[in-house]
Amino acid sequence: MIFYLLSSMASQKKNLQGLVAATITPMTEHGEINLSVIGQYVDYLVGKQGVKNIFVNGTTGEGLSLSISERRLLAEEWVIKGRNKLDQVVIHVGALSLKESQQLAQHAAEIGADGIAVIAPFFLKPRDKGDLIAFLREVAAAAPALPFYYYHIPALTGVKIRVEELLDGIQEQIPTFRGVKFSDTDLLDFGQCVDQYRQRQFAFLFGVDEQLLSALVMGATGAVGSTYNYLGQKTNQMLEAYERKDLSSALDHQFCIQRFINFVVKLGFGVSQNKAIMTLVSGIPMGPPRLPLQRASKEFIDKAEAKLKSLGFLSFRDLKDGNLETSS
Ligand SMILES: CC(=O)N[C@H](C=O)[C@@H](O)[C@H](O)[C@H](O)CO
Ligand SMILES: CC(=O)C(=O)O
Repeated sequence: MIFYLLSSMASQKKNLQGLVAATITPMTEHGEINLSVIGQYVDYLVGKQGVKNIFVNGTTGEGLSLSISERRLLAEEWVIKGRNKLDQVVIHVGALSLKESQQLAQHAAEIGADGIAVIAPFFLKPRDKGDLIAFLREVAAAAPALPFYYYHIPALTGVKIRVEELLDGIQEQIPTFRGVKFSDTDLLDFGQCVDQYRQRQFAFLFGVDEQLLSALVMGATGAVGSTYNYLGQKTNQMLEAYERKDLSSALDHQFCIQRFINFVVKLGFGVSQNKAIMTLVSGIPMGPPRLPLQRASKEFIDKAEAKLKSLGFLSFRDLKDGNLETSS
């Protein structure tokens, strides 16, 4: 009985859908988290990018490089500043320690987040589906009223258990399970998740921004990604074109996004570079990344800026604040 009550509570809010920006964690020049720009950041996402959902403390947010107390402070600030502005705030609570993950899950519930997500523990790893489900179940149980999402990112965790296999029977083990954030290029696995489990109304959130159109064709119900911080508007145009079945425009938008991502990938693209690009495009200072990551180079920033301009992602007006970061 309690089970049904709790899982129906978890489904009150409408499904997570559309674009979800994986938030960057702003830092000061001294490498401390910088909560002071989060209000501005929310307004920027909603007003300039048309993005109304966020995924906090994930890969892009350097979540695993932060202390537990920093993660709590950030989660709280995002929830507070997002109130009445954002549709949903999902907090990534994955950690190597089950205890820490549970504490973060409970905290997310206390502050009124809309959902939690968890990656597979990646140092001492689950050997198989059973191990992974057992871990995820214990985390989810610490926040029994919150929608729970599994965050699949095998290239970073090294845990390659197929999601299609994981979803088989998952709601019996994890009653709050609501979907998956799928950050991998295996469209066979992704497609089979949709094919076999869509009647359960799960959220199938794709996480490879440069390939989103292919995932939409496979049935993605939304997308979580780093580039929606600054290419959200363009990606929304692609979603709208797809929605009205104008595949040729949707493809033009996807190719335009690919031209940018392909360009930066060739220069070396990661969390640091993403931080620098967001500073450039939004004018909000994201600051440096935390070690072991190093700041993006001046050369990278200059080249990315020229490319953004040539593709029309950066207008003269956007540059007026010019918070350009340089390498030290
Ligand atoms: C590894 C990684 O950070 N993946 C992000 C989300 O999962 C994506 O948003 C990528 O940053 C993006 O697709 C560019 O490759
Ligand atoms: C991209 C993404 O979802 C993350 O940064 O966690």
